[in-house]
Amino acid sequence: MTLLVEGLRAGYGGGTVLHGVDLSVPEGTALAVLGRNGAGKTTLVHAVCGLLRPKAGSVRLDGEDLAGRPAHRVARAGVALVPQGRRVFASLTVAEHLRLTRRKGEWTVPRVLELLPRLGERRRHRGDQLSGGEAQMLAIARALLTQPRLLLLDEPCEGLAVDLADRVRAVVAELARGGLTVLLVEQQPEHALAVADRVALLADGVVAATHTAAELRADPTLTDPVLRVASHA
Ligand SMILES: Nc1ncnc2c1ncn2[C@@H]1O[C@H](COP(=O)(O)OP(=O)(O)OP(=O)(O)O)[C@@H](O)[C@H]1O
Repeated sequence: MTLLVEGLRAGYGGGTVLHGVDLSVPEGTALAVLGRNGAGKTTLVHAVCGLLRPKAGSVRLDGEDLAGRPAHRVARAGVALVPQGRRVFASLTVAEHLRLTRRKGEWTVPRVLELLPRLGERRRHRGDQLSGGEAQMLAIARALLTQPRLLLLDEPCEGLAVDLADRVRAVVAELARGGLTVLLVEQQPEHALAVADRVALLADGVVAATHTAAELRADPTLTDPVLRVASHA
């Protein structure tokens, strides 16, 4: 599924955070959106998946404009969000989470557990007994069981220990290689590069530039105009 966002304006109440975002994620590729704290990254993924109603602009999935549709309609069209902060239910076990989320399709519980074996070992553990990394794996598993064609991930490695963050990024990279379209929000360029084909730099409510992963590897200073202040904070 190809995502094409044009002129997207969104915000809260009278305030506008996104002032006309343009980006595209061709089918089977991964785009990372990089920006400082408060740049509007979460606002962007929420506007794409229908949790926030855009003020203007279009969000096209394979040509169909879903801007302004409620989140459940966007989900039905094949969009899943792995939200920032993971949001697993404290009192439900891993197995219950998986059972509740499951929709018919190519992603089955056994297939998800093959990708994320740690969850299989933790099947009987409740949400509040999981480590941060395990909760993140569970959030990804739940998203996959909705049979997405576009996967949105909001800082999936935030707060994780290095080895777990590496594992989560490896899983996301594997999903992208497997043909899923991925839009990923990140703060660290090196994390984005572990997964993405292209990187969009979000600043002042617009995409200031988009670079291929190869361009960014060759010249890491390309992110400076957008991230420099944050890295010195
Ligand atoms: N529910 C809300 N109501 C009002 N303002 C909000 C709300 N959520 C976010 N904002 C504001 O919108 C701006 C963008 O926030 P957003 O969460 O999209 O940024 P972000 O790039 O995801 O930041 P972070 O990296 O810290 O998660 C910020 O100024 C924030 O304070």
